[in-house]
Amino acid sequence: MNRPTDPHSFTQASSPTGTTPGYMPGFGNDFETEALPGALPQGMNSPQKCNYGLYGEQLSGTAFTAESTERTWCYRIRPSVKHSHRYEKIDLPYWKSAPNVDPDVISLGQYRWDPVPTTDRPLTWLTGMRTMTTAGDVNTQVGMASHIYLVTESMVDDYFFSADSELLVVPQEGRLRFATELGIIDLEPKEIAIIPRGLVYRVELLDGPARGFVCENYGQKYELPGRGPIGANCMANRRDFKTPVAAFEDREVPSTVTVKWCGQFHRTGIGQSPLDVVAWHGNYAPCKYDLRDYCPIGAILFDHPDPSIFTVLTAPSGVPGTANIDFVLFRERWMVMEDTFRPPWYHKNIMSELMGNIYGQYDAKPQGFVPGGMSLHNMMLPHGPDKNAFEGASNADLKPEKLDNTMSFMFETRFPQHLTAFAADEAPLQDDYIDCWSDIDKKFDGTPGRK
Ligand SMILES: O=C(O)Cc1cc(O)ccc1O
Ligand SMILES: [Fe+2]
Repeated sequence: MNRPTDPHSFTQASSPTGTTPGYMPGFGNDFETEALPGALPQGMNSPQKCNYGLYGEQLSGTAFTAESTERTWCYRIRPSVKHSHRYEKIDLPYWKSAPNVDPDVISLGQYRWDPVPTTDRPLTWLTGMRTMTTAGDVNTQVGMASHIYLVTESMVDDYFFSADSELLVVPQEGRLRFATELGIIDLEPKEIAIIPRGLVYRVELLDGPARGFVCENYGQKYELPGRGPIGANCMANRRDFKTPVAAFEDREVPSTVTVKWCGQFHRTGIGQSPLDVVAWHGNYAPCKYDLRDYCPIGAILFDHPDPSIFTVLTAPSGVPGTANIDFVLFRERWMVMEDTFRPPWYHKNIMSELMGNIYGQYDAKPQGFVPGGMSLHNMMLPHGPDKNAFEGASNADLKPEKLDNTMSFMFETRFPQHLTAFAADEAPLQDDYIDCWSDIDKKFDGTPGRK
């Protein structure tokens, strides 16, 4: 394993929290941060000459005239265009983009996978990305892909950006460092990160091999869901999101930049590290969030509400309330509902549900859905508690009970998800998954009364 860069080798802005790397609190704020004093122009964006001989450059994450605009002004040692030479197409055969409908693969069904085993093979963030499902169309900026990553090697003098997507990263094992143009994010299990479309970065391992999940969002950016009658607090609170302070390196070494663009990958060589943004201001930036900060709201008398109450982030699709992607978190919480079947109910959903287990046991599937594992309950296909969960919950003594040691999530999309050949043939698919419902017995015998 290559050693991660010492964050002290970057010149970093001071941080309000005094940590290294440093972060600024807030979600979608207008941040400003400078790693050298006076590097950030005040009162304007484009002075005739910038301090320190920096170049001003705007990174636009929304259309110039969007209803709510997001952009960041970067002051950097060289403009990005100096970072792009002629591109050569390269193959990353395991990183697929929608549309990717393989005629030999059936996606209609209920699927569950054991964790994809970690490996000794050298795999970076790019070569270790394994697409499980795709939905929508990357060319029209609609839909998503779900991936698992296996990382055993840091990227060295090798950088990446996705023009196709913003990435939501959900680590499950191992710690990663995202050294980005706008600063450094260190990420570990129980945290998530959002890496915006177009942002250049490299990913380094902080310790042993890393595994986790990624939701690649081709559409509109993630935002916090409206809380409705819940009010101004709970669920994910804005201040708990952390955006890195400016950090740059001035290293002139032969390097490569890989770009994901309309589902294809291209690579170019450059003569320096592109992480040379000395100061920036704006509201288009990467961030991380500790899932332990998520404050769940739930039923406190009876019944089991829709899982939308556990939405951490939502990426709109253009149809109000019908998300391109909802990121939903099932974490530790108290179950107190009276006279209620407490686990998820049996259901069919127009939205497609891709789930992953970060740690512990999920209440609807006490066996078989293990940490690092995934499941897919695709559009309108029935699912719900397995036989054991049903019997347990319908006969339980309904005292207040803490669901402890549990953290699973769902990438829920309005679009059907198509399995990749990797998900169908190479990943450890559980062939017997649907048997978990097969011995659910008939209790109806024509006589009234609860059974
Ligand atoms: O299917 C699942 O396990 C996810 C889920 C959880 C829940 O509490 C309600 C509905 C739902 O789809
Ligand atoms: Fe479901």
